[in-house]
Amino acid sequence: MKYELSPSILAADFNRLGEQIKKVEEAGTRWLHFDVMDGIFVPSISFGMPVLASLKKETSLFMDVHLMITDPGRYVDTFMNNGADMLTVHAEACTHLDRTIAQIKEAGCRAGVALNPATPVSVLEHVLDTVDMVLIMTVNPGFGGQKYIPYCTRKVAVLRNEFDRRGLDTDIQVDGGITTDTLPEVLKAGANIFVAGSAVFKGDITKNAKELLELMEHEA
Ligand SMILES: O=C(CO)[C@@H](O)[C@H](O)COP(=O)(O)O
Ligand SMILES: [Fe+2]
Repeated sequence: MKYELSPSILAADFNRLGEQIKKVEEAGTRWLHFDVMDGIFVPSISFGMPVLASLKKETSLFMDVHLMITDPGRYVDTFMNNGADMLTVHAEACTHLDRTIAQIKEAGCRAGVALNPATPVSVLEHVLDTVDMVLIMTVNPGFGGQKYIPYCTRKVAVLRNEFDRRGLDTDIQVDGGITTDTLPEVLKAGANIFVAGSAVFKGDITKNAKELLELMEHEA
């Protein structure tokens, strides 16, 4: 199983975005998490295609795009053409989840499906074999800097068991409140892709990213 840290730029200083991304890349990360919020599916509004396109020109990091938007199928091709490598949509935001997953894969992107904390893993029963990654939200989506919701660890364990039962080693991503304190527990439960915003970009970015990477490799 491969392990990745995906720093969320939502917590970055946008005045120094390029410089801060360079720091996480030099620290050894390979992924970058890009949170898109539409003010409808979640209360806040973040950033979109032009920002993604301009980052893509400057970095070779794997662009992990988390779409917190209603009816994300409308934007699959646009995000893909602007540099997304992975497109993760919320099950709760898709009227036709099966169709949207197929659309992402046909566009040539890796397909992820996200679940809010209160949504049970069982809603994915019939599509689990078709996705490249499941994102278990460990906070309610919409804002950075929130506290990890402890019951989500159990959801990760249930999902990892189900993948094992099916003979799949599909990626499980966790997002929200991931720190040096919460990462070991959720890694043991079966997560292998860790999104971290505040824990990377607040304070000494190089030191933060290295600490999380070392912990991830040590616990794996
Ligand atoms: O998707 C989201 C929030 O909705 C995240 O990706 C946050 O950006 C994570 O921030 P921290 O909880 O790590 O500060
Ligand atoms: Fe996210």
